[in-house]
Amino acid sequence: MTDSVSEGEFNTLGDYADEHGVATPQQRPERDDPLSVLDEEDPIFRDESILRIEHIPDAGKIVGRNRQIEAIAQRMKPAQQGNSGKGTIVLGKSGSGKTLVTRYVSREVQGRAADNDVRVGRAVVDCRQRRSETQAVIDIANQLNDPQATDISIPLKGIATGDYYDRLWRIVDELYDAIIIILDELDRLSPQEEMGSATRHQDADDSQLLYELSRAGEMENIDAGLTIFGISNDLKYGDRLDTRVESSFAPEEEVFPSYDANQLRDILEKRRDAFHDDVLTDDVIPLASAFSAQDHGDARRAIDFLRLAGEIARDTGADQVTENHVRAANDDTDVSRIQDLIDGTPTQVQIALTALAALSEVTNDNVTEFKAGEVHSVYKLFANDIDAEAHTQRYVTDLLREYDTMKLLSMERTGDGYASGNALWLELLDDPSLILRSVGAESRLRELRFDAEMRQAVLQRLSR
Ligand SMILES: Nc1ncnc2c1ncn2[C@@H]1O[C@H](COP(=O)(O)OP(=O)(O)OP(=O)(O)O)[C@@H](O)[C@H]1O
Repeated sequence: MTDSVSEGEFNTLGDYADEHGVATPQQRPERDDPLSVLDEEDPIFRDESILRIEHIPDAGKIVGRNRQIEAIAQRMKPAQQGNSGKGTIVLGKSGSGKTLVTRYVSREVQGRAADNDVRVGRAVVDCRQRRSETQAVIDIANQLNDPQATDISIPLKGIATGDYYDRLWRIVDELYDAIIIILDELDRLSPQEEMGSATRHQDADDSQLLYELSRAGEMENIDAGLTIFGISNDLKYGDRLDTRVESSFAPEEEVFPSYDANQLRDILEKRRDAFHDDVLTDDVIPLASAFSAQDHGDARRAIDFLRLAGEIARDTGADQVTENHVRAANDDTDVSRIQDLIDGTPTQVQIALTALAALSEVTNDNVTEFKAGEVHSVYKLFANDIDAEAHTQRYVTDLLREYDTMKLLSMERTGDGYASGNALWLELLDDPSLILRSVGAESRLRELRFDAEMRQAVLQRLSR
């Protein structure tokens, strides 16, 4: 048995969370005139908007995507002459540059076409915010419409979906030689989990939308050229299109690989201008890119780190952004990620998760796998401490399985032939301290005793 108990002077889990808390160091002193902030130049950022997600960098600042830019330009090129392009689905993990590249190329096509007096219209729909076929069509129509020129109105409600399509096609024919429609996060229009089945139904909003849009081209409902792009994080999205859509939309897939640490570093270097000269210390960009490379090379996350680290530096009155600010930003995002996962789970689940995290923490990660019996024993200890009902071991492991805690822990049954026989083993997949901080930061478990005596008691529950 290990005999090390983690150090620290704290009485409750709430104290632990505060002490190990997100490293938002010392706040700056209060100002006599709080509005004086409006008259001052930002001490850290020269232009924070460069670090916003919607910011489209210049061509020279798009890193490692030449092949994808070329492929997408090929597909959109017919629009430049007022013709229809091929249907395309752009796939790749989050933050791999799908939206950026698609928007960037479509903007270029529109600009070059305009130079030759070809009128190209562009609509980019964020399907996460629309959530229905009708809402998406309304959005497309609004983006393409110029009510003064067409005299066509798009009411927010009150007309049938088919009428919205009719108005959309009238707008297109009046105003454009070709249109490019980009449906970002297309799978979110009818999320798989809400469909309740592995195979998509042809009435699902995304299928319906793709079908209606692509058929308009086929049926010659419009004279203008039509190019449709769908974007999704789900690499298998194409497999889920039903055959009816498959035949009218007939998309080709363009897959965006994730970035490696060097590419992420390059992406961040090219946004240095967001900061005043000499504000970023040397470690900041390498560390922010290393953290996000661990997380499937997400450029959005890398840029967020940099922005957050700058904000933490500014809010704490520092005049430079340092490695510590990046670590604080990393902590901050990790704790929020875990809080999102456990938010809304019953107290019983949180007690069980805390029991597993406490076991990992008090053994200083020397032991990582724990028997369900050991976890249950600590769970009972904790439940008693906060006057919650203590359930059976079976009930507790079922709860952990039922709630989506499986991203945080793994469960494996072994029949290893040792004296322990057939046992269920639990292992935490995240840093135990992060779980303890997330739970201790805001939940009923804040009051859980977590002093040296309790930590010793946890350690004694190890049955080996
Ligand atoms: N190659 C790149 N060079 C410069 N900046 C990039 C690059 N790729 C992505 N970015 C930036 O990273 C952020 C996320 O990129 P983008 O939104 O295009 O990702 P995505 O693949 O569409 O992700 P999601 O599917 O989550 O929307 C944006 O701010 C974008 O400008």
